[in-house]
Amino acid sequence: MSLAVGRRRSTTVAHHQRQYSDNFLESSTNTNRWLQNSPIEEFGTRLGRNVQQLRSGVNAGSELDSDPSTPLMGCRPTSLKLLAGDGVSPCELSPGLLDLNSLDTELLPEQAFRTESLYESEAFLPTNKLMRKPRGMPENNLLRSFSAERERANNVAKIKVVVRKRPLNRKEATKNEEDIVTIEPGSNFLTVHETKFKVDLTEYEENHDFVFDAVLNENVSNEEVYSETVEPIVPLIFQRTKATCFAYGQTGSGKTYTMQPLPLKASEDILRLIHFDFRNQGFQLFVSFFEIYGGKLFDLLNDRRKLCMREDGKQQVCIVGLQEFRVSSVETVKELIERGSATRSTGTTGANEESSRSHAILQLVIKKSVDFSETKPARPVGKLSFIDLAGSERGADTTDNDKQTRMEGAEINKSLLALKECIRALDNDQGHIPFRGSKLTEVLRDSFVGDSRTVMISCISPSSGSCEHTLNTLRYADRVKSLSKANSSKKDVLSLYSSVRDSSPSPFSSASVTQTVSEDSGTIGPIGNNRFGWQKHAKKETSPSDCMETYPKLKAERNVAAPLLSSSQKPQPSSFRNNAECDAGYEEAYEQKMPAWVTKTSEKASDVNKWTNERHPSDFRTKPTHADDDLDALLKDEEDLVNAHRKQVEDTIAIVREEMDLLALADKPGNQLDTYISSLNAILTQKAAGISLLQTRLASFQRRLSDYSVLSSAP
Ligand SMILES: Nc1ncnc2c1ncn2[C@@H]1O[C@H](COP(=O)(O)OP(=O)(O)OP(=O)(O)O)[C@@H](O)[C@H]1O
Repeated sequence: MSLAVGRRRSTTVAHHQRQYSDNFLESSTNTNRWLQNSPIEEFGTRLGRNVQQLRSGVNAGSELDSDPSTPLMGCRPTSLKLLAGDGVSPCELSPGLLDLNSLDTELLPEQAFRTESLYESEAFLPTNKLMRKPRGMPENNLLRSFSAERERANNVAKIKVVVRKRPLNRKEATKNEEDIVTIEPGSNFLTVHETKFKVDLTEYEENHDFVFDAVLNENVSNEEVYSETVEPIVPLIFQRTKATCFAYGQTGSGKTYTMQPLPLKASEDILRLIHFDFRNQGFQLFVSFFEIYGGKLFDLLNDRRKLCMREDGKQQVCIVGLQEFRVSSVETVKELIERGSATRSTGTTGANEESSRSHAILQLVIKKSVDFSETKPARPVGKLSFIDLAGSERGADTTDNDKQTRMEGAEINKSLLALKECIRALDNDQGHIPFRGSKLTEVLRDSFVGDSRTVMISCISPSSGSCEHTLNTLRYADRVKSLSKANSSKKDVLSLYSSVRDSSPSPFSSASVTQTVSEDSGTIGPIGNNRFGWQKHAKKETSPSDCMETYPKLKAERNVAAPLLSSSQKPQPSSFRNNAECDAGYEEAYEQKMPAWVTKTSEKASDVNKWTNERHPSDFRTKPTHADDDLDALLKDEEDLVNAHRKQVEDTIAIVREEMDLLALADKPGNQLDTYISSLNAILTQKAAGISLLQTRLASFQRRLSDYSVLSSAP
């Protein structure tokens, strides 16, 4: 089969051949974007080297002799050769066909796995007859490698959020659209410079800062994207972890461009681990590829055969009828990915000539044969899913679209909203997570519960014309980020702070409490990468010194003209992200979160520093502990807290508006809107309750202040 395959629209949609990107300034004309323009090409050398390596592995060990289950290009899966001459088709052999009653729907039970688990192998290795020492690898190396894996597993955050900015494309450049996203090289924050107009039509710029686990600019290659995102989690899927990597972003922002190369690179690493590091341990790799289009599932490796999703007794999601292929070479994976991608549903939107109109899910499943024989089906150990989400659209963008495209947009937005709802529910630690809101969330369920890892890559366009979209994407990403392990640990520190603070009998206690936080943050240590290269971003956010440094640096970098703002337009001090984070203890003390994203205007650098200095926890230590100063500081904090929550309510209202805009596209707006609006109303009520609680506390502090004044003035 020719390598030059584009994605094509499903049978239910008019066919479009993807117009490969001559509209990109950097990209060369090509017919196959993801083989030529995409990282696969740049990855080619490495791939070739590894294929060679794997081939030499084949010769070294009989296990890798040609894999008869490997589908040949152009062959229908059903006509594939039988596996190992045992008369069983790959589909039959693979319990991964996800029969409802199949064992495949469960990962190996803890107990069963324990005897062979990588985690436990250190203890079991000398006595476990099943555990063979891999050739060419000294035992102590193996032990070291296992304990390193274990250590790494503990280090890798549960959710990692990475933002990738694409370059301006030709269309945007022709329209003289500006690049409004600045990313300081090597940093993990970005700024969106939004142009706004005052009532008198004077232009001014509003800057929005965001901090993520990693921020990748337009010069970053797909190879680097892989290293930053998926590479660290590959070893974990040998340890019973379910990992998911998904791309989110507006249509045309580069999701497919980013996602397509990742599975191939991951398979390469997985196969390397299977054939070398974990040699002769019975691990096998299986590939499946399906899409969710119009709320239905289709097998992209089996002629778009319709699939059913079911839940088994253990609430594991099973996809009945999904074809899985056992693979043992990177080339086979590549062929499968090409075949699936060519079958995927695409269409044209205003923003992207060949837009993905479906969510595509490619799964790499690691299985382990229980007794090292082919007689019993291998059992799943871990799973790595790649999800290329369809692009989000706003109602306003779809005016030119035909009915079909609008219907698709409605379905896509519905599932993205459901995803948002799940994230929100998880964010609020709600017992019930509405996974059933859409097929997409049902599939993603694994990613959020249990021993899982999730990497979200938010793709953004840099152009001024996409500013609103970009901000929405970044806000969405920020919400997901708040679920991360690192953030939870921050929460723990802060709740400790909260309890100490609340139980403090005297206003003076603020000084010592502040110190507690400061010490805590001190123990967190400097920003850096863990052994997997994952940035410990939350530590950055809670580090007061970072807060002091970051903003002026950013400001100096950007050097934007100071806009003229009226005092009413000036931001609340607490709306500065880093500074708010510095003082997050106060906000978090009440378990009311600050809006995850914050807005600031360029003119306020001096105020920021002033604000930072005023609120820096260490100030409470260094300043003389004058009681009135402390009380004033406390009162100010309380006032700021109230303001912060007011801002949060305003932000929530903004989200409601945005989501209503999305919902306006939905198929049956009536039902959904009612439910959704009531859930949003509940959120608003909750926020309002938070504000009133804070106002009560403020009043109480004021009373204490006046009591204290009376006492101190008494003779
Ligand atoms: N980082 C990048 N560098 C160069 N070109 C890019 C980059 N990201 C995206 N592109 C180009 O932008 C165009 C749109 O990208 P892509 O199809 O990946 O967007 P998408 O987000 O998947 O859109 P949709 O959601 O509509 O499917 C393609 O022509 C692609 O080659």
